[in-house]
Amino acid sequence: MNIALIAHDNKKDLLVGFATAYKGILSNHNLFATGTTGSRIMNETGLTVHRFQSGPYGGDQEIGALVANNKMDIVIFFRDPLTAQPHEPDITALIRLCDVYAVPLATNLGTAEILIKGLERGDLAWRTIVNGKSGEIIENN
Ligand SMILES: O=C(CO)COP(=O)(O)O
Repeated sequence: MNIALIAHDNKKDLLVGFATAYKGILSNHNLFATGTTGSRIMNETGLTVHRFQSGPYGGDQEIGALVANNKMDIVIFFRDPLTAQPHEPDITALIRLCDVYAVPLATNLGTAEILIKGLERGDLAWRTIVNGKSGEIIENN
C-alpha cells in the first residue's frame, strides 16, 4: 500500500513517535511524506520515505494529486488545529480529496492507530482489489 505521512511542526514529534512505534508495519509499505516530515521520519526511524516538497511549497498538493489518481491508499496527516498555516487552502484541498475518493484519512493519533492496526489486519485489502497492486507509482522511493 502507498501511505502518506504528514505532520505540521507542532505535531512532528508525535508523528515520528507513531512511525517509530509502528515501524514494523510501515516498513512493509511504500511511504511518502511532505519534505520536512519525511526527513525527520527517515533520520529518526531509519524508514525509507519518498519525500515531496515541503507542505507550504506544494507538498500537500503533490500528495493530493496522487489521491486524485487513486494512487494513495492511506493518508496520515497530523495537522495542527491550533496554529494558522500559510497554505491552509492546500491542506483543505488534500482533506477534501481524501473525502472525494474515499481514501482513509487520519488527522489525529487516535484514528491513526486504529487505521494502522486495521491495515495490519487486512482491513484495507479492498483498496488493492479496487485499484490493483499499489507501489509502482514512484520507483525511487
Ligand atoms: O505543512 C505541512 C503539511 O501541510 C507539512 O510540511 P513539512 O513536512 O514540509 O513540514
